[in-house]
Amino acid sequence: MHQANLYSALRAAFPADLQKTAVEAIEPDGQSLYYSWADLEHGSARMANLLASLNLPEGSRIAVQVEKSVEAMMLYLATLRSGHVFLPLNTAYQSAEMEYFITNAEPAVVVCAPGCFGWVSKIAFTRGVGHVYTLGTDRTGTLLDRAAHHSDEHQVVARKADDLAAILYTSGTTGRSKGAMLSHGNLLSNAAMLKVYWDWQADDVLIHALPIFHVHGLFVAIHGALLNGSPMIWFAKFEPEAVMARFKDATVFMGVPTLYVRMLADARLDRDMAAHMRLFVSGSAPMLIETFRAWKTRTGHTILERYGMSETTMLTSNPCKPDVRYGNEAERRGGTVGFPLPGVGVRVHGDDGKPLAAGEIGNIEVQGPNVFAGYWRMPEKTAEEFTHDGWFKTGDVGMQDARGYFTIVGRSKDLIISGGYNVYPAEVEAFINDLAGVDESALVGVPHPDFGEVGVAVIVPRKGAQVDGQKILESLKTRLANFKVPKRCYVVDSLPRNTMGKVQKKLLRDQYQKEFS
Ligand SMILES: Nc1ncnc2c1ncn2[C@@H]1O[C@H](COP(=O)(O)OP(=O)(O)OP(=O)(O)O)[C@@H](O)[C@H]1O
Repeated sequence: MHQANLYSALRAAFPADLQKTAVEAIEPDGQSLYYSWADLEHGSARMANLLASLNLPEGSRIAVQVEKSVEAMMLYLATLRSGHVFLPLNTAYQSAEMEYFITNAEPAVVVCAPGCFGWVSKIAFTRGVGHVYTLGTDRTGTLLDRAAHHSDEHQVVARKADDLAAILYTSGTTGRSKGAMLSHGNLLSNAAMLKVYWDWQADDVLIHALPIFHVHGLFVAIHGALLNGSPMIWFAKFEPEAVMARFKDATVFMGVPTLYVRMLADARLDRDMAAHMRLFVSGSAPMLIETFRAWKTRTGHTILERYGMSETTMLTSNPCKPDVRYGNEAERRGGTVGFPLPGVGVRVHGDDGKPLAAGEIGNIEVQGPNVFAGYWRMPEKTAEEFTHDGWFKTGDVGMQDARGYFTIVGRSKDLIISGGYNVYPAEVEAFINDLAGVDESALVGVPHPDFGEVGVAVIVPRKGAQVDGQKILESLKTRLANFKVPKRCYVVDSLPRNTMGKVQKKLLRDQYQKEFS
């Protein structure tokens, strides 16, 4: 299909009455600001016309490092409709990181927060970027000033399904950031399939409280709502109390596990509060089974956990309704990431490249219309990450059980090989988390003169609990094979996490690197 611009597909799903509310944005003072569907269409048209006026080459990168706002979402839509490539950047990135991304991606336009214009524009102009605009959270900045002079009518630029729509830099929890190139076809196929698999309803209302520089908030959440013509209640930042207060007006919530943990910490969370909700989705990082169970007990809702990544968008999901492919199975099972999504191939292979049987742990490999076109300007790296028969190696280690459910047990880079034996961090962490007084834990591998590598456990105690690292190790010795038992155990206040709630194991590994040298 020549006209495969993702924006056209989203636009086609807007309700007939464009004056209806598309986004209710909750301002910092708690007041609501309402954006209609017409506002999204016209606001993004103005920005698309501004981009068109710059006469950029087709497929130019538009790098965006701004705080979350509805206008920032419009800029994403404007980039799609003008046929350019959206490049969202985490607002936490500092100058060394921005220098890397700008040098690597060579954007034609950079949009940054007004307060960052000084240093960002310096980097950008030195690297030959032609245009630097600002966009503030309070609807200020040169981007909006300039866009205001442009027409609010814009003809969507035709794109083919394999034309690039976005580049998402992986956050680099396992190494240097790589730009995953996602096409209009990748994004649309995934969004259209999730609309069906998650059973989006005509009266759904999404609470959007995730950042929009990442696959979860930008693609899964925004595409989900727009492709269903569903309004969003939009929070620039996640505040448990404010978000929970709106459960009564919404039906769908998407979060990373830490958001659920924070809501559970509020004693007011109960069945009544969540009665109007239809679906709670979790992903981006593994959800502890305790969190899954506690949510069910407190709210009556079974969280739907799904699994995906920047390179592929969504891959597997627990069922939302009975899945005919798996004997009409409808159970959402905690600790698993569910079934392969329709149209997505997910398989488990051993290091020798051979398929593994149900229950055997190996490398998760995937294939489908959602799988990215490769890493930006890294053809060798891209080639390395695909198997000979064209499947993408996710770098995740896991298994599929006899009923078809997938479980992730870790990432291949986090796998610890101790004295020749494989230690899967997720397995050991699950045992540690079950011990009295433990809230959560992380197991990392560090160099060891005899074993090559050994596990070091880092443990966060429950509030008020006294936990002794030595005692933890002793209890593990009675439950686990010796090669799996960590050699040291440290008790800390919290684990280092990135903004998506992922534990940054690289930082922990660096910290304990010299333990045995
Ligand atoms: N439900 C889930 N359970 C367990 N892990 C998950 C789940 N959802 C996502 N993940 C993990 O997140 C990864 C994808 O995250 P993302 O694409 O943001 O990369 P990253 O971790 O931020 O960066 P990098 O790939 O550089 O480490 C998956 O490969 C998987 O390890």
